Amino acid sequence: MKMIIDGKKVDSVSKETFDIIAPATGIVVDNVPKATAEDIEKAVTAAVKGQKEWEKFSVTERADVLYKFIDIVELNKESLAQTLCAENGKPITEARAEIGNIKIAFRAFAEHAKHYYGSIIPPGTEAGQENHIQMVTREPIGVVACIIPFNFPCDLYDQKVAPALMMGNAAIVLPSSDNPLTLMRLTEMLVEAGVPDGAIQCLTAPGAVKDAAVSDPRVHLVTLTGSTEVGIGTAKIAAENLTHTALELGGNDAFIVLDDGDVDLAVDELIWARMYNTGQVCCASKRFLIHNSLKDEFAEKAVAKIKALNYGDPANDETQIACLISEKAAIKVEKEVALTVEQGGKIILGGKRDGAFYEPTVIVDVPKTADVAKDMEIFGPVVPIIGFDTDEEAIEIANSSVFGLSSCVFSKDQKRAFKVARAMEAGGAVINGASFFRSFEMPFGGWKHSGIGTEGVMSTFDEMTRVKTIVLKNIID
Ligand SMILES: NC(=O)c1ccc[n+]([C@@H]2O[C@H](COP(=O)([O-])OP(=O)(O)OC[C@H]3O[C@@H](n4cnc5c(N)ncnc54)[C@H](O)[C@@H]3O)[C@@H](O)[C@H]2O)c1
Ligand SMILES: O=C[C@H](O)CS(=O)(=O)O
Repeated sequence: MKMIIDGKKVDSVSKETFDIIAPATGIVVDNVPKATAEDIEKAVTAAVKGQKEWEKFSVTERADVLYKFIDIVELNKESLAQTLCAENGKPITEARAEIGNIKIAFRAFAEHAKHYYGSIIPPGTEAGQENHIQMVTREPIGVVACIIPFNFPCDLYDQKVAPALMMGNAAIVLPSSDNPLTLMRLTEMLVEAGVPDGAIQCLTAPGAVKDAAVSDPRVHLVTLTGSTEVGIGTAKIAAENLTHTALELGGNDAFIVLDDGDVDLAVDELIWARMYNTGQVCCASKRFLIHNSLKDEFAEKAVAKIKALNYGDPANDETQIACLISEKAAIKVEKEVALTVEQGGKIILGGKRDGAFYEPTVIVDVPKTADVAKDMEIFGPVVPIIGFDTDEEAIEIANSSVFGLSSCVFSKDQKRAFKVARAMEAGGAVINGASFFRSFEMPFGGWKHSGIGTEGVMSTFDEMTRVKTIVLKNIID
């Protein structure tokens, strides 16, 4: 496939390409241009021009273009899902669900934009200001670089591109080099729907080359979802130009079951929490803190439920757990599990790797001092179980992490659960459900090393606009 720069399908100036490999089979799905800093420079130049054109569209005209895009996506939804499944290795049912989300998210941002009003500070609300009206408006921020991770490329495209465009900005999409194909196709569809040249672009640049967009002073916002390490590096570069950043980063969410928690419900939720997308979810529950009186029952029931899942070929309609994004990612998980075992854990299910496939794994007796109990984010289908005795101890373990993305607690006593939820140092806390809860509407974002800012229909427009106050001086006699 080709990149989209200034409305055209193009190669890299270097003419170099790289292969996109299906992780399940090792087969090359396609190849894409290897963008250079010069390509990014061209894209930013086109974005500056395209943004000026696009901001002239009224909000309803922009919404109409996005609705046309949704129609094109719907006509192509099965082939988009097949591309996503192949390049990502996620089960086809999950790929279909992610493509299905595009219309939900794009509609929501389009409709909310129509009701995203400014405000007026009336005359006389402050002594000495009786004759003036102050109009507080929201203006496009300008050029937005959208850096997207591999795990939910379409959901995160929705979270970034729809609000960027609805606010009259130009969006430069920089997908993960592991799986850019679906996003390249979506970008082609936005161009076909009528987004002007330069206002939506997609470049396939290796990680470090993306810094050329971050450091370009003509880029006004970098919205990045990815690892904490990359997020911090990006924030440092952006600081040179005081470029705005919105950072949605890694997590190691605690899943707490108190001594009165419903174990069957918790085990049901664990499947969603830890096995969806083969464990590659930012707000997956990644540390299972189970009261010592329940941990054996929890482990036993978890093993039974996980064993019943269909594990294998992502293209098969029956598959529930498939491979990781690459063999490299699976080797990383293998090493992290080995470290957890070295630190005291015992594997009671799984623990084996085959290429990019890593078996769903349950590890018991993990001490609260182990790396996985604190700051080691395992991005795969691994359930480390850590015991505790009191609510206070569970909270202490949960908060001992540098991360603070989301969290959850199970208890039949709502007041007790609410107290624990409030004590979590995290951007979210779910009561009697997994930490993996992300609607498009809610503001989603992490505390501590899990990020800066929030994303969602309720909050992204604030990040993607600049405030301007227009004063009608002495308009009132
Ligand atoms: N908080 C959230 O909303 C959220 C959502 C999804 C994933 N994540 C996190 O993302 C991570 C997994 O995704 P990943 O492996 O794709 O992350 P990653 O950090 O390796 O890559 C994310 C994106 O950043 C790009 N990148 C890499 N180096 C860069 C650099 N030097 N400058 C600019 N961009 C660069 C990558 O090419 C990719 O597009 C996990 O830590 C996960 O928790 C967070
Ligand atoms: O990986 C974390 C993502 O935020 C999940 S979602 O696709 O946005 O819900």
